[in-house]
This record gives sequence, structure tokens and C-alpha cells, in this order.
Amino acid sequence: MSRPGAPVAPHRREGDAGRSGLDARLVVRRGGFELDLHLTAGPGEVVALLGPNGAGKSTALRALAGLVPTAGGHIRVDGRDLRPLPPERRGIGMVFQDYLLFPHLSALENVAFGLRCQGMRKREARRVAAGWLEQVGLAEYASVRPRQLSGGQAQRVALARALAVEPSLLLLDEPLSALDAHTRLEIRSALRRRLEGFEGAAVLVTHDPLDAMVLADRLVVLENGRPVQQGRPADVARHPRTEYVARLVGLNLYRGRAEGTSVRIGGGDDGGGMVLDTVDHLQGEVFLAFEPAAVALYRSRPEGSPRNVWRARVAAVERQGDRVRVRLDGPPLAAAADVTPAAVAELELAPGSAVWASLKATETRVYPA
Ligand SMILES: Nc1ncnc2c1ncn2[C@@H]1O[C@H](COP(=O)(O)OP(=O)(O)OP(=O)(O)O)[C@@H](O)[C@H]1O
Repeated sequence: MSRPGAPVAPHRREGDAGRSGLDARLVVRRGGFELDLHLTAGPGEVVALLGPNGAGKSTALRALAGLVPTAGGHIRVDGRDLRPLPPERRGIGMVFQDYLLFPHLSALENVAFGLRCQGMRKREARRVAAGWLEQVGLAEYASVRPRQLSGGQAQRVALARALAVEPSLLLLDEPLSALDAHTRLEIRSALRRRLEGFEGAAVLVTHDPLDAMVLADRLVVLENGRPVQQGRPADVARHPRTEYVARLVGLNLYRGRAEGTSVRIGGGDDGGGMVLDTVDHLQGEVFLAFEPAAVALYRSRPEGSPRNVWRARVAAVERQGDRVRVRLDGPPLAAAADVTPAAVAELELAPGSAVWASLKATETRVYPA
């Protein structure tokens, strides 16, 4: 588990001379809530802040933008201290839900606005803005007012507006949340391409693990105002360190104690819980994870090859695409199992049914806690 304040080496891409990216420690107090987050993003790096409701994601973004006062820490972008500066002088590009396009300005004028604020002459600002609208595929919408744009188009104009000022830091708050599923898919890819060409640091807040996985170079998971895990999306997904992250990536996750290839999970002083066979040799405190699809369900105790077997009660049966997710209650083990609709019918699975569950040792992943 990463400590609050633990620095992370910024990841760099070529062509970032003169840029050092974002280095911030954000301390914010709001009523009984406290955010304490060391956040870095190298030039060209996209960092996604992920976390449950109320974890402090928006607070972190707003503190960077200067919209929420910080109680301590620092905010440096390319070596420049932003903390004393008001939002409009921080040189940050923002795509926020409540930071909407100006309704009385055309798409082109919206994009040109920030450039004009930077002192660019009107004709030049319009020329540059037209170039950005073209980049987001909206050249022909230059004279259109925001209310005549679809949600996805408005989102792209907001992105063009944020990028046009060539900010050192780009902040995106749930940039895709207002879009329907189809548009979301399209804009997600478009946004990814745009972000790939962006040389500044970018911080993205999202609820959606898919957005985070597709768009970010690095994930920072926040819970209760503290970072609980960070790393490359694939590493976080493979090795979740909290239940929230495990649920997010759809894995069963337990803490336990390993002795060689046996891991005791659950249970307290009464010696309850269960011992699972694994293949990784480890000693001491560990995490043990497995995919819901690795759990097989039976009406009666399965015979044959060595595997972990336990008795479980079905708590819920949920359809998920072409699979069915079955939630199993403990003791000894609460777990999610993915089965086919045919298996649900054959096993007559319904809340309250008793089943046998099995898991091969080779399907488990064990790593130090
Ligand atoms: N305007 C405010 N005044 C006081 N407290 C606030 C305010 N806005 C948020 N908070 C508190 O700050 C904490 C963090 O909220 P924040 O909105 O940053 O979380 P979040 O991770 O963005 O959540 P969500 O995913 O629901 O948007 C919450 O406990 C919330 O109650």
C-alpha cells in the first residue's frame, strides 16, 4: 500500500525539454473530510484518479485548478509554483462538467476565447481556434452555438478549448460521463488520440475503470482522501490491493497468510476461515486473487483432480452480458463466480440455493501484502 506523500518517478516522453510536469502535494480540508495526496504527472503522462464516491477525486482536481483552497502542500507545474495564483492565471486547461461552453459564443469563439485572454490578436486567435476545431473533427461546426451541438460534440469543443491554450497541465473531470454508450466509445478513442499528442501533464478523474484503463498511463486510486494504490493500469488490475480495486477490475480478492503453497484466508482467533492451495511459494501476509470465471459450481461435491472445494450458498444471480455472475456467501468464503446461463438452469441456481464451489490452485494469484 502506498503511503500518502510517497513520490513516484515521473514517466517521460521525448520532446519534453523545459517541461518537468506536475508535482503536487494537495492538502485540503472540507468539513470532516481531509485530502492528503502527493500527485505527480510527467510531461506527456496521463494520470487517472480513480476511487469510490466521496474519495476526494473532484476535490483534488479542483485544488489543482485553484477552485478549492488548499490547507498546505505545494503545486508545481514545470517548476512554477501555482499555489499563490488565481485559477485564470494558472495556465491550466480544464474540461469540467460544470465549466461549460459559453452559450452565447459560437464553437469557434469558445475555442478562441482562452487565446484572446492570453493576449492573442483576434484574427490569429480565430485561425488557431479553427485549427483545433479541425483536430477534434468539428471544422464544419465553427459557427454553431453550443445548444445546437450534441453532448459529444460539445465535449470535443470543450477539449479543443482546453488544448488550444497549450496548457502545461490539463485537467479532465469525468470527460465522458455525459455521453451515451455509443458516443462514449467514439469520443474515448478520439480523446485517447488527442491525449497522445499532448505534451503537458494530464490528470483525469473518472468513475469508469474502462475510461481509466484506455486513457491513462498510470492510475492513482484514492479512498477516503488517501492514495491506496498506484501503478500502470495493467499492474493495478492484476494485483489489486484493496477490495474497491478488486471489485473494479472484477476479481475476487482476499488477504491471508501464506505458508509455501497454502494460504489461510478469513477466520480469526477461533481458527475459522479456509486454507486454499496455490502454486506460488510465499511466506507471511499475502493477497490472494482469482477471476470469477475460475470458480466452478456443482450440485454435489466434485470428485477427482486436486482442487480447492468449498460449500457455499448463493446470495445473488446477476446477468452480465452473455455470462451470469453468481455471488456466493461465506462462510468459509464469499466469492463471485461467472457461469453460463445454461449452468444456472442446470444447477437451478437461485438466491438461497446450496452449491459446491471449486477452484484450481493454478487459477489463483498470490502476492505479498
Ligand atoms: N462543497 C463542499 N463542502 C464541504 N464538503 C464537501 C464539498 N464538496 C465535497 N465535500 C466533501 O469532500 C469529500 C470528497 O468529495 P469529492 O467530491 O472530492 O469526492 P469524489 O471522489 O470526487 O466523489 P464523487 O465520485 O462522488 O464525485 C466528501 O466527503 C464530500 O462530502
